[in-house]
Amino acid sequence: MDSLEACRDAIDAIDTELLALINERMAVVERVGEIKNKSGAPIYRPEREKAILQRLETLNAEQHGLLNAGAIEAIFLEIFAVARNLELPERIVYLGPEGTFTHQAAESRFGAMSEYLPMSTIAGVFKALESGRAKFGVVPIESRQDGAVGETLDLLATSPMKIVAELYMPIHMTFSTKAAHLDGIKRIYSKDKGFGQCRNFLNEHGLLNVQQIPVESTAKAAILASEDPEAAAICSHIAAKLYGVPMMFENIEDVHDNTTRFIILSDFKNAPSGQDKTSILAKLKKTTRAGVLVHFLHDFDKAKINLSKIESRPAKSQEGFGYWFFIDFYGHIDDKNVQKILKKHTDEVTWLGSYVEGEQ
Ligand SMILES: C=C(O[C@@H]1C=C(C(=O)O)C=C[C@H]1O)C(=O)O
Repeated sequence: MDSLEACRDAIDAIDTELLALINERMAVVERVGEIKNKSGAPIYRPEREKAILQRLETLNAEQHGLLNAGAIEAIFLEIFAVARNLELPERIVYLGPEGTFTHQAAESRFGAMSEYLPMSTIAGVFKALESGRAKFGVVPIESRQDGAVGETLDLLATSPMKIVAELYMPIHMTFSTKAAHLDGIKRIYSKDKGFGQCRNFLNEHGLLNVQQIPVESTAKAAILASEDPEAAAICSHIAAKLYGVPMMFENIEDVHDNTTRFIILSDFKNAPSGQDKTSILAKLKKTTRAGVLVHFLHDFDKAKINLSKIESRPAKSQEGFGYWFFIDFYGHIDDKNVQKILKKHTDEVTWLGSYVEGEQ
């Protein structure tokens, strides 16, 4: 195969086979969809998708394939997304508008075929899910640099929606503006976290005294900057491009491995995968009394359950100042040792979801 033409003929022949195989796969998927729809089982099965990817990555390594794990994931995540849409068309609601990092996170999991519905607030995402306007919701829950997204935690505490998946995404910010020079900038728009993540950049460029206007999202910031030549936006690459705001500086975040953790919300319970995390809300009684939290955590220690996170929030419904604890740990709600703890604290613990641990 030395000529370009011969190579292209070979590629065409392979693509013909690939197309037939993918269609064959989709026919099986349609059958899976029928079985699930009959029994009311959930269409999206993140733990099954994870197992497929792991099997293929091992196979690929054994065969010394040219693809790396990231490439296998990119190709197959798109196949899964198309497959799920064949089983049942999916609508995904996310913290918009178009071009937010959350949009990017949603697309990375649900692919190009799904229907997307942007909401301007995190509360709007929860409402759309609760009213059945969408099957899945995507919202940020914490950033490595800036900590928890309080609104998401507070809504999780009161909503019946559950976390069905998590994903980590690196966040890169741009400083985008229609102004020709920094001196011409009178205001900067971003999401509150956006300012927090780029403090050093703002300081180094003498911008700390320029008015900072927090808005609902970095994409909204890009829209506002596109309409105002005296404004700049701290926003994603995608938002700057989408709304036509020239990027003056890129990768302006203080910490270059800044990552945000997103969660996918829906209304079902995942089956255990063997690599799960579980999120709970513990409304411990009398938290100000010595030892209450320690005793609670001691139960996890005794059951050999590792925690991955604990976050306290002021309680919303208690008289006086109380605290709620959002706790993530390794394991699934159906695991015996987890059940034992949860049974002991039934009136204090709300289960928020068990899901395949995301890769960081
Ligand atoms: C086909 C299924 O449904 C979905 C699609 C998958 C696929 O394309 O392989 C895997 C898991 C599910 O998210 C299944 O559950 O097996």
